[in-house]
Amino acid sequence: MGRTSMTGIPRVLSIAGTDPTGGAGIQADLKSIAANGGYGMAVVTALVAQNTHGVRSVHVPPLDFLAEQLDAVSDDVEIDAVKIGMLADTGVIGVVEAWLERVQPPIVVLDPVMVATSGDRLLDANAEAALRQLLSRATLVTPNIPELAILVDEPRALTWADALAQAERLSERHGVAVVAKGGHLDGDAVPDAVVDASESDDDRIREVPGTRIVSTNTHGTGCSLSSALATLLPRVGDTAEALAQAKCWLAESIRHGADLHVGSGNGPVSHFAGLWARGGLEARPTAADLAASWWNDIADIRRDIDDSPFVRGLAAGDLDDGAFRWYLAQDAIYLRAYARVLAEASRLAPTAEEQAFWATSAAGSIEGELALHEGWLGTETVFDAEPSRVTTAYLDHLAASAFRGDYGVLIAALLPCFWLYHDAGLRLRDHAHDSHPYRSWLETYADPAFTISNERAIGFVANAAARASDADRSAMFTAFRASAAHERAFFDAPLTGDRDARL
Ligand SMILES: Nc1ncnc2c1ncn2[C@@H]1O[C@H](COP(=O)(O)OP(=O)(O)OP(=O)(O)O)[C@@H](O)[C@H]1O
Ligand SMILES: Cc1ncc(CO)c(N)n1
Repeated sequence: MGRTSMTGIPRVLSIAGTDPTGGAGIQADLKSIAANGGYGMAVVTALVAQNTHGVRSVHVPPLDFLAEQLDAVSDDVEIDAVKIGMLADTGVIGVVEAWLERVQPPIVVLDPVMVATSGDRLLDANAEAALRQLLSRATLVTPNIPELAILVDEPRALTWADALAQAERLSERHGVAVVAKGGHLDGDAVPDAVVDASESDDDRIREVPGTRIVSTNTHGTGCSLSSALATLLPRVGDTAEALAQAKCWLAESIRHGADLHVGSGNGPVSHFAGLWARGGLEARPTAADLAASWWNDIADIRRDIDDSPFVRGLAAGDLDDGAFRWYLAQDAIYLRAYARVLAEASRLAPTAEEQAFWATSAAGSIEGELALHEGWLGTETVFDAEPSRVTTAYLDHLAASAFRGDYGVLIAALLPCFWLYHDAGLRLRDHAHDSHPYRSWLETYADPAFTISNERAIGFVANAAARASDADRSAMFTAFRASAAHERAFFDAPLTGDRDARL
């Protein structure tokens, strides 16, 4: 067995029979391949009417059609590993053998399926010799104890030592590595082992110990193990290591089989139980999708801001000068505190890039925007005002977001100040003309440098949201929308009773 390993997603083909209840055969194989990180493909050798109690009947499609399925895959797809399960009869074995001969897949795991867990035969008795013939084409063969006995033509092993000795003879005789499986032994131990007669003494038998899980959900464990091995081998390279990983995954899947409540006989294993438990069910929107949906989810606030008398007055140039100056004084108070919160985002930032961005924004909001305000109000009087109730509420929200210590929530709370101003700025710029009274203000927020800052801020927030858990993402959005609502109130305040409201 080659020890090279691939880094991509292994493309694994299962050639096997079906189980309409989904626990064994091709249905189990596809789940095992996916659960172990591979891309699963399937060629059906036989349609089996079976359930968790047993096999009712088997339909073997015409051999030509089997060959067509195999060719359809190999003519198009590069195959990294093949898992072979139920082969039904001599004709089927012949077609698969000829295809293997021609295509030469790099890894072939052969599960010599003869008898189902229920005791029903899945291989024509005349076909046993043909199946032995196929062994030398495999990289790895995975017989259970009864199948091992048939393949070496000896009585069934009663002890693990006997099973290993039979596996060694099988390996020697056919020049193939064998996985001996302890599932059919009595007792608490369920050892498996890679037995390879071509290896030197110490490496001939490499055992992976296991403890029996008390469960009737063992239907399809053989199918699941062999397809997991076919998926892991291209990546892991070492057969015993792949077996250890597959066995660990299978034990977890057997342990959760009963949760599925599938059938009243020997139920299936829960192939994705581990993935589900470790968060595999969470759908992850992209950063771009999140940015678009957050923007959409504050459409009502954006509309209110556009329609507010203050913004309309700014655009038309007929805004009351006193209201504008009052707004600027409040905004100066806001900007100094906002800059401190930006500095806190810099302190919490996980990357140097973000750390620098928020620190630069903190400096910019004092040096750039405040300078604009001083231009209007004069250096002496710019901080003379008392914060209004609306200003205080917004700053309290930002301070609370910072105090939580959660970087994602904090930068989500900071974002509307970039995004809403940039958005309004783009539309207000069109109203700026030489004699417009608020021209310098209108142009500040449509500045190309501000466009870049805004895009970077959106990117950092959206990426943090895409990485976050559902709960953390939802807390981020709540902080974002709250800030957007505070921005709306901030624009409303200069022309309403809030202007005079004090704490
Ligand atoms: N009760 C159990 N607890 C833990 N592991 C088990 C249990 N039963 C089977 N296994 C494991 O499942 C894998 C398949 O083993 P087994 O010998 O049962 O194969 P099989 O008979 O080919 O399976 P199938 O039920 O699909 O015919 C092995 O890795 C084995 O160790
Ligand atoms: C199709 C099919 N393959 C293998 C097994 C062995 O479990 C089964 N029950 N059904």
